[in-house]
Amino acid sequence: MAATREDVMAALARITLPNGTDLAASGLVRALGVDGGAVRFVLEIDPKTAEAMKPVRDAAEAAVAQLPGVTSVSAVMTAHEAKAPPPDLKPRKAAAHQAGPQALPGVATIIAVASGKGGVGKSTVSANLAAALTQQGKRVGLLDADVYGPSQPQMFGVRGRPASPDGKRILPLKGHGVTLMSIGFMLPEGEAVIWRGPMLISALQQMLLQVEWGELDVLLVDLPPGTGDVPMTLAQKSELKGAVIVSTPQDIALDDARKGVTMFNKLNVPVLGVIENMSTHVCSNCGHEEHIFGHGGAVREAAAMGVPVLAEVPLAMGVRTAGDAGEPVVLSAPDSAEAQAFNRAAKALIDAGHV
Ligand SMILES: Nc1ncnc2c1ncn2[C@@H]1O[C@H](COP(=O)(O)OP(=O)(O)OP(=O)(O)O)[C@@H](O)[C@H]1O
Repeated sequence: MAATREDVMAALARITLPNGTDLAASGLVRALGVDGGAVRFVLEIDPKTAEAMKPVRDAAEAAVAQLPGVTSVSAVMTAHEAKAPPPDLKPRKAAAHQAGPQALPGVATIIAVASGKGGVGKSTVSANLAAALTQQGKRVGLLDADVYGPSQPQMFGVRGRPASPDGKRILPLKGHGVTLMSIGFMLPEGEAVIWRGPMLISALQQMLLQVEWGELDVLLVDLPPGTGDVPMTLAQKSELKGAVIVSTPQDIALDDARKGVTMFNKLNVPVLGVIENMSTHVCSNCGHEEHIFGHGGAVREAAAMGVPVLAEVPLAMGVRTAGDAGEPVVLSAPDSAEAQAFNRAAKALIDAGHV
């Protein structure tokens, strides 16, 4: 059995720092990644304590190495000043932006997950699609660019601040095997983002370009709803393979989805497919099926637009509770109808050669 993040933190809690606190509680452990038997983390220390911390690092590595299932441990000490800035995501002037689409080193494909309207489940779909693609053997990153309501830290149960060894490069976090970056990791909990226009664009570019994504088969980008600056910038500044549009079957959501498709068409970004979310509701007590938001609308709309329907995801309590609990339903209830729907969407993207 592989060790979990909790096992690693429990082992680190047994290590005592020179000042008497335990390492897990000290807040120095950052960017903890557990990938099968490989464990890596960063100790973010004040350089003045570097010598004193070396034995702590060695003890931490030794303690984690002893956990059952752990095959390798890498603990890296960062050495920036105690007051060194966190990753520099401050808004910059638009003039500083680089022109033209850029490839991300090591990232084979970038796919946006978009919706015309808020609240249709775009973040839930992004999280489950990421988890499903990972389950199907792909190396997946997820950039939560929903600057108005970043929810991926919650959906993956990942907290903390990504480490930045030099104040520029940002080391992403990992959750359920997915490499994760979210504007939510950079903000004090509960704080709203009030950036606008050029600031948003700058934040997005920095998250794309400064994060060390590593080798990925696909980077999914969970966009904010609508057709604002962020989707436009992503389409213009990155080599975007295409967009997946999420909609409920409701007419109003479909109207907005159509606007999203029109925007991507104008930007010459192919729409790879539509996911109809909150499709049929099956009563968990009696099995009765209801179409709370209507039925088949997204399928009709997709046919009219000439794009495939990747999946119809039922409206199911388990989808929400799994998201709230920090483990996408694809992982927490893999046999459920809703998990199967997400798996079908992931497979459709792979079969079509998009990932
Ligand atoms: N298929 C589903 N069944 C049940 N609940 C769902 C389903 N999809 C999403 N939800 C729930 O609906 C709410 C909104 O979902 P989510 O945050 O993913 O939407 P969103 O489109 O990303 O919203 P926004 O971009 O406006 O923040 C969440 O509470 C989520 O758990």
